[in-house]
Amino acid sequence: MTAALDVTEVLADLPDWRRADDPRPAIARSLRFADFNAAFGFMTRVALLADKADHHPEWSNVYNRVEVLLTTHDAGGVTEKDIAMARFIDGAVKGLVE
Ligand SMILES: C[C@H](O)[C@H](O)[C@H]1CNC2=NC(N)=NC(=O)C2=N1
Repeated sequence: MTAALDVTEVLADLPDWRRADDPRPAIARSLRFADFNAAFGFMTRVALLADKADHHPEWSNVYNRVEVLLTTHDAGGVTEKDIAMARFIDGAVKGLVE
């Protein structure tokens, strides 16, 4: 069981992320892409990683916008798995989002 981390410390290294507006310890990022195609292409890339990592985001998509929330259900908080996925997302969207 991976240990839950201190969200404040996690966010110190993830400047594009914020504490999620959620009763659980979680981090969030709002993404706006050029269009739906770009947004869904991003979601497809993350989905493939999520399935491979067995670690899945909680997210929503409206046209060119994607809201992402990361937390580890098994740990009841934010873990290294969430940090790794956040870093993957940051890399995947570089140059693609406003
Ligand atoms: C059995 C358990 O649901 C699986 O090991 C995975 C699936 N994807 C998951 N995703 C997230 N965010 N947290 C989990 O604890 C998690 N567990």
